[in-house]
Amino acid sequence: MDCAGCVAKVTRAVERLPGVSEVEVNLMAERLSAALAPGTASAETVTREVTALGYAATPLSETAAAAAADDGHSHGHAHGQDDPADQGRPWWRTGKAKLVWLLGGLVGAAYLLSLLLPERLTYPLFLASTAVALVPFGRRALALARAGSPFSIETLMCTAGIGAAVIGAAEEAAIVVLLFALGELLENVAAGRARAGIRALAGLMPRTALRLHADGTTEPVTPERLAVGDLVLARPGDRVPCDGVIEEGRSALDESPVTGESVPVARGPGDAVVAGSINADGALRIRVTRAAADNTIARIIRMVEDATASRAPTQRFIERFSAWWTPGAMAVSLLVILLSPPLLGWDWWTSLYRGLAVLLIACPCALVISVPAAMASGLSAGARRGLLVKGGAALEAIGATQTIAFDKTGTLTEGRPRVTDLLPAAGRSAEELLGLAAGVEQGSAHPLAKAILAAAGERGLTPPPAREQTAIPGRAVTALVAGRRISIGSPRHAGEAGTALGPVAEALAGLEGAGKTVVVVLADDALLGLIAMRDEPRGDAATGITALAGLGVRSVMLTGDNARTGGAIAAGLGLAVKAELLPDDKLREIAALRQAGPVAMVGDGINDAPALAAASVGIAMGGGTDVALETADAAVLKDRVTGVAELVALSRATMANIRQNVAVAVGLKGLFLVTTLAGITGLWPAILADTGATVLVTLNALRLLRWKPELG
Ligand SMILES: Nc1ncnc2c1ncn2[C@@H]1O[C@H](COP(=O)(O)OP(=O)(O)OP(=O)(O)O)[C@@H](O)[C@H]1O
Ligand SMILES: [Zn+2]
Repeated sequence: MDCAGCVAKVTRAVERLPGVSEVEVNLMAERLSAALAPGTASAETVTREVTALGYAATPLSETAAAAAADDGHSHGHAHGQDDPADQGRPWWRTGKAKLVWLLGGLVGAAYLLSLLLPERLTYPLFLASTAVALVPFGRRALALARAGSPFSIETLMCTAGIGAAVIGAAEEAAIVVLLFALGELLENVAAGRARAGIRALAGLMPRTALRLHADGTTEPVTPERLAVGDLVLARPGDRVPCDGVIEEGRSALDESPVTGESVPVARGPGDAVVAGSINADGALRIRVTRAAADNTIARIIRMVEDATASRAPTQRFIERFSAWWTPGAMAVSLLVILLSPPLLGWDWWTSLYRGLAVLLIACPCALVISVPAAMASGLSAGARRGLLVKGGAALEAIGATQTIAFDKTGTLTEGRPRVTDLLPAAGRSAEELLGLAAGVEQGSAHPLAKAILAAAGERGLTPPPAREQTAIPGRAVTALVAGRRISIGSPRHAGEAGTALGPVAEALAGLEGAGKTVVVVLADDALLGLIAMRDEPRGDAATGITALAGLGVRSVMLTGDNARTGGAIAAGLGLAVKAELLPDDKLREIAALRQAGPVAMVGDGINDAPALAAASVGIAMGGGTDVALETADAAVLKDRVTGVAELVALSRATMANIRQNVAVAVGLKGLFLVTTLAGITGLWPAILADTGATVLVTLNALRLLRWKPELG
C-alpha cells in the first residue's frame, strides 16, 4: 500500500548506472521510502530527495527522476491517489468520477431493464459493468504486482469481482465495483478539501502590488513580478504584497495570515513585514526582501505540504501492518472456502460466496487512510493558526511530551531587557560605568549588550572605541578600552576571576531577588560597578504555563542567568527552573530530562538551535523568522507562550482523531466479518462497510480542520 513499487522501480533504474555503489543505492532507497507518501512519488519529490543526498544533477539524480516521471503516477494506491491529468478539474470531472458515472449509468440501466426483461438478458449487462470497472483496477493491480507488491487493494478487489462473476453473482459484483469506485471518489474529494485548507492561505496574497518608481509614480504589477530590492507602496487597507522591510511610514499590521493572531501590531521603519498581512492605518513604503515564490506564506504552504507527505510512526506501523494484512486476508478467505464445506457442511456456492465477502471486508483501505487523513487535517488546522508543525512524526511527538523545557530570554520573556539600576563602585560615576560597559558591548549581539548600548545612547554617551573583544559564552565579554581590560559578566564569573564582591553582595542579592539580571563590570579585575537589567516576562507566559499544567505537562525554565534572578521569574510564572547553565549544560539538562520521557524544548530558534535539536521535539517561538522556520520541528509563529499549549492540544486532538478512525475502521470490519460468516449479510453490504468506513474515517479527519484551541 506504500510506494514500495515506485521506490523499487527508481532503485532498479539507478542500480544499472555504472559507478554507483550499493551503499549509495540503498541509502537512497531508504530515504525515498521514508519520504514518499502513498501516491506522491513524482519526478520532483524524487529529485528533491536525491538532491538532499548530495547527488544533485548527477547521472544518479537524473536517472532516478526519469524513472519516477516515467510512471510514478500510474502505480496504484487504491485510495486517495491523484492523477496529474485531474489537476485543476472539478471533482465531478476527474477520471475517478467518470468511472463512477459510467458504472452508475450501466448498473442503473441494468436494474431498470431487469424490471422488464428476463434475467438471462440483463445478466450480461451486469457482467459488462463489472468488466468495465475491472479494467482500470486490473491495470493498477498488474502494475503494482510488476513493481513487487502483488497483494494490493486492487488485487483484492479484482479477485472478489471476478470471483463473484464466476459464481453467478454478477449483479452483486457490479454493485461491489460501483461502490468501490464511489468510495475512491468520495475519498478523493475529501482529500482535496484537506489540501484546500492549506492552499487557502495562498488566497490571502493580494493580486496586485503597487511598485514605486524613483520619480514617485506607482505602477500596478502582480506580486510575482516584484524583485528583491524593489520598493512598493501599501496603502491603508491594502494587503502587504511581499515580505519586506518598512522604509517609511508607521502602521498597525494584522499579521493573522501568518501568525493566526489578529490583534494588530505596530510596525515602523526598519521593521520586517510579511506578505498577506493587512495594513490597517498608515501608508507604508516597503523594500522587497524576498521574491513571491520564496516569501513566508509560500514557504509555510510548502512546509505543510511536505509535512503532510512525511510519515508519522503510527502511519508506518499501519503500513507495515497492511503489508501482511492483505495476503493474510486472502489466505483466510481461501481457508473459509476450502474448509467450510467439510467442517461446517456449507455447500460450495455458500462457501465461495462468503469467502469472497470476507475478502472484501478484509480491504484495509480505511485503516491505511485513517492516519494520513487526520495528520493532513491537523497540520493544516495548525498552520492556519500560526502553529507550524513539520510532519506527522513531530505532531505525534508533541502531544506525548511529559516535560517542556523553555529557554528564558526571548521565549518566556520579551527578550528586550532594559537597564534599571546603575551601581558604580565607590569613587566611580554612573556615566563612567555605563560608558565603559557600552564600549565593550559594541560588538556583541547579546540581548544584555543591546540593553547596555541603548541605555548609554539614552544618556547621550558615545561608547569609547574598544579592541580585542572576546566573548566567553554564557559568562562574559571582555575588551581593551582606554588601555584597560574591561570585562562584563555574570557575578559568578567575577567571583571566579577572584574579585571580592563582599561590599556589594547585599545590593546584588536584592536586585536579583527582584528578578533582575545583574552584570558585574570589572576594570583590570577591580570592581567598577554593577548594572541591573530587567527583561519582562511575556504577557501570556503565566497563562501558557498554567494551560500546560492543565494538560498534564510539566514546564521547566532553562537559563544561563543566575539562580536568584531565574528563580524570581520562574516563581512568578509558576514553573521549575534550572539556572546558571552554560550552553553545554543546557544540552546535558535536556538529555537528563529525556531519561524520564519525551521532552520538548522551546526556544527562539536563534542561539538555541543545538538545544532544540537535542530535545525529542524542538519548538521555535517567534514571528516567522527564517531560523525559527528552518531549525525546529515545529514553530509557534505568534510570539505567544500559550501557542505551545495549543500545539500540545492540537497534537492530542489529532491523535484522538486517529484513534477514533482506527476504532471505526476495525470495529465496522469486525462487525461485518461476523455477520458475513453467519450468513446475515452478503457481498454488497461487505463492500458498503468498507467504503462506508473509508468515507467515515475521512470525514472524521476533516472535522480537525475546524479545530480551535480551547485552553482551560
Ligand atoms: N554580552 C554579555 N554582556 C554581559 N553579560 C553577559 C554577556 N554574555 C553573557 N553574559 C553573562 O552570562 C550570563 C549567561 O548568559 P547566557 O547568554 O548563557 O544566558 P542568557 O541568554 O542571558 O539567558 P537564557 O539562557 O535564559 O536565554 C548572563 O546572564 C550574563 O551575566
Ligand atoms: Zn477498501
